[in-house]
This record gives sequence, C-alpha cells and structure tokens, in this order.
Amino acid sequence: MSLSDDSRYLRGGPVAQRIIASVREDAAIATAEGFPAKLISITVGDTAAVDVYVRNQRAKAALAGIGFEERRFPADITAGELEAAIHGLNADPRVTGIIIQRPVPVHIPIKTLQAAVHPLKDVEGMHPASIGNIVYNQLDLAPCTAAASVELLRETGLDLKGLEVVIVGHSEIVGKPIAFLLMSEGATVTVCHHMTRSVAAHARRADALFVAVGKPRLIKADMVKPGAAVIDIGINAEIGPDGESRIVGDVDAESVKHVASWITPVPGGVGPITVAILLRNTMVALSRQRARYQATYGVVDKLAAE
Ligand SMILES: Nc1nc(=O)c2c([nH]1)NC[C@@H]1CN(c3ccc(C(=O)N[C@@H](CCC(=O)O)C(=O)O)cc3)C=[N+]21
Repeated sequence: MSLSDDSRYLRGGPVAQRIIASVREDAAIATAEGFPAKLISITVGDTAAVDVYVRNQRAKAALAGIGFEERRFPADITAGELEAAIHGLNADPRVTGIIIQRPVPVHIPIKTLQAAVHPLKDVEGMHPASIGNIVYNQLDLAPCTAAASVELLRETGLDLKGLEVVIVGHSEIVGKPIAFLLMSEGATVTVCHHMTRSVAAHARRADALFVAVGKPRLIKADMVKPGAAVIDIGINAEIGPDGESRIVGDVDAESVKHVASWITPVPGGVGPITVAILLRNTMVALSRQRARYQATYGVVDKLAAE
C-alpha cells in the first residue's frame, strides 16, 4: 500500500478544513455585526520555518475572512522598540490578535515580548496569564501547535481517559502545553526530555506518543508499542536524495508505520491544523474582547439611555 492512501496516516488537511469552515462562519457573523477580526503577525529577522508558517497564515486567514497583516522588523531592532510596537497594537481597537513568530534573535528576551501582548489579544496563549488557563482546565484558547496535536489524536477515536501518553520534548510552546491539555482530558501523561535516562523505555509504553524535539528520525520502530498512535510534531529541513530541500519530522515514518496503528505525515499532519487553530483562537479572542467591551461600556450605554 502506498504511503498516501494508507489509512494509518492521520492527515491534518480535512481537520483543518473543518475548523476553517467553522471559523469562516463566525468571522462572517462578527463582520456583519461590525466587529471584523484582524490578526497581526510580528516577525523579527529571517527564518525559513517562520516563512512557511506565515505564508500559510496569510492564505488561510484570507479563506476564513479574517484580516491579516505582517509586520517585519530587522534582526538588529531593540527589545524596547519591539515592546513599543506591541503596546501600539494593544491599544489599536482594530487589532484582534497579535502573534510573535518564534524564534526571535538571541538579544531579544522572548518572555518579555510575550508578556507585552495584552492577554485579550494573545492568540497564541503564550502570555503567562493565558498559559495559566490551561492549568485550570480552561481549554478554549491553547497554544496552537499543542492544540493541533491533540485534535489529531482525537481523530483516532481513542478514549483519552486513562490513556497512557508519552511526550518527547518539554518546550514551553509544545511539550508542556500538550501535557496540560491531555491531563485535563484524563490521560496519564509522561514527559521525556534531554535528561530522561531512557526515552525508548518510556516511549515503548505509550498508547499515544507525541514527539517534538527537532531531530529527524529520532523515533524508530523499536521505540513504539504495537498499535500505538504516533503524533509527529517535528519540522526539520533537510536535503533529500534529489538534492532538493524538504521537510521531515522527528519520526522515522518508514519503519514506524509497520508498528503503529496511526502516524501523522510531515508535512500534511499537525502543520495545517496549527494554522487553523490560530484562526480559531483569533475568533475566541474577538468574542472575549466583545464581552469585555459589553461589560465595561454596556452599563454606561444603559445608564445614558435611562
Ligand atoms: N510563535 C510561534 N508559534 C508557532 O507555532 C511557530 C512559530 N512561532 N515559529 C515557527 C514554527 C513552525 N510552525 C509551523 C506551523 C505550521 C506549518 C505548516 O502549515 N506546515 C504545513 C505546510 C508545509 C509547506 O507548505 O511546506 C504542513 O506541515 O503540511 C509549518 C510550520 C509554527 N511555528
């Protein structure tokens, strides 16, 4: 059976399309009510992985009926100048959401930038106040890649309650939020990282294995439990046998597909859903902003009318 039509492949495209269709309906209603959604992307310097992501954001935002603007800043900008730009966007009522594309140059502390975005405009869920929500089981706006990976696991139909999940990689933006999302769903979660003694020993116990470390083909067939679901979040650029640049994940799909019951292709797996979730988060941010506006000024309007 060929790779592409093998039913063990969990493909992200159809899931992304479903999410975008629903976002499109919400965005059309909000626009008709006078609240068009607008997403601002902030890029600092040049990175290939960011270019792919931003290109897809622009295309899918257009499909969904969400405004999209890219602000590019040179790599030698200061943190203070960037913060000032973010404060300007926070204050602009036409701006619904702000995403700061990672990575940023080393002289800029990403945490400071993340914290500068107003929590109501934080469409990535990476502000310390937003990421706290997922600890409290409030899951409607979670970091995009993490939420996308969990959506793809849902496609298996596996019951998440009590599921043995192992996550390889404990980054703030992927591994840690996946752990919290799945704990909220009742899964039993193990998180492995660079100090874990035997990643293989943990990985082999997993009913669902998530991998987000950025090492091509790290996960081989002998690290996977027969029948497991393997969610590959890696995005690594490498030169293929034809001399062309290509994207590969962290899982050795060729060997793992003979052991796992489900695996996610790269590209075409988690990536497309990540973009769709970003747009969904933008609509969640918009409704929170409208609710805040109503709570603040609705009272004033009512008093004025009396
Ligand atoms: N603040 C921040 N948040 C991120 O989530 C973030 C980031 N910065 N910086 C860059 C990485 C990378 N990333 C991608 C997401 C989707 C695709 C994507 O759409 N991939 C498609 C298309 C690939 C293609 O067109 O070649 C796929 O995998 O099928 C790619 C890359 C998010 N990241």
